[in-house]
Amino acid sequence: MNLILDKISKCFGDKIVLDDISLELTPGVYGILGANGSGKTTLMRILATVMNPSSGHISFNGQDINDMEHRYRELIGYLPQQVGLYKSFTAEKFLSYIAYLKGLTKAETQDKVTEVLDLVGLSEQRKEKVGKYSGGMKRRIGIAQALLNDPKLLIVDEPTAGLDPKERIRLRNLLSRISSHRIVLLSTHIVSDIEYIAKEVLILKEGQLIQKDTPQRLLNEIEGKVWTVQVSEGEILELQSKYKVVNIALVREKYELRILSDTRPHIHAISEVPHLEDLYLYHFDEGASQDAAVKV
Ligand SMILES: Nc1ncnc2c1ncn2[C@@H]1O[C@H](COP(=O)(O)OP(=O)(O)OP(=O)(O)O)[C@@H](O)[C@H]1O
Repeated sequence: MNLILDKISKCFGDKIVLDDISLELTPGVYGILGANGSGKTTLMRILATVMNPSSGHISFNGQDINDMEHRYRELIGYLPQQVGLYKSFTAEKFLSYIAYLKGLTKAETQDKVTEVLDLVGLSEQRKEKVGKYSGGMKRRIGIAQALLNDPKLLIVDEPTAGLDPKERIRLRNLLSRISSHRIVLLSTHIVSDIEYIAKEVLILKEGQLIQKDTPQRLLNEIEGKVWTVQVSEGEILELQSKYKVVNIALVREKYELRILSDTRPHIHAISEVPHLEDLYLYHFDEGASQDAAVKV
């Protein structure tokens, strides 16, 4: 199974929002990373057929999705950033209603609703009104509705925004679990959401796909470029003016700076194992030095 994007571009007026994106997706989780406005949502909306590209083609298993029409739509599950939930409906009723809209029969609906509620861990809360659900539960019911038609392509746009760490971990494990026989495309700003579950990471910058690779291979790219050094407060400003300082932590009355640099930034700097967050900041460094948080 594969989904191929061939030179996809999208313009709004004279603004190019997606610029010549070509890639192939196969089953597994793909994490799309990018700063605000880099085109993540636009790409997902195009794949979900909510929006047409300005140019380029998309094919699923060799067939142009425009020729497949509703057959392609039946293969998709889509969770947009904002999902409209019927707040006074119970989870069960909400999912049954969506199943009806997706064309499932009554008999199929009952089994499928039970199955997806179980999958997202909401079986016990099936009789509760979704309006009373926590943020994390709302996201999980959103994923459950997207799974009702057993999609081969699941598109989830920033599903972890606003969730606490426990719910984020729960959600990412859920997405990982269901990805063995489907393509899962997940957009986020939060690197740790995808660091452990993504088969490949796609980095979008100003509408261009600047990276697409396994997390490990991407990390190899910045091997030897991540450093830490302990300095006094007086040295911080100078290092910040010369290098990308991505973190500042107070450690035993010294300041430990995490620095991205091609060369050793300080005589006492120690080379560190890179994390995906370092790679992200390497590409989206605007303001990193100024924003580096002081952790005490
Ligand atoms: N319907 C539209 N008309 C005009 N411009 C648009 C439209 N939709 C998106 N844009 C612009 O396209 C660019 C990319 O937006 P998009 O929402 O795809 O980015 P994003 O990476 O998802 O951002 P975020 O992380 O903030 O959700 C932005 O500059 C946005 O203002």
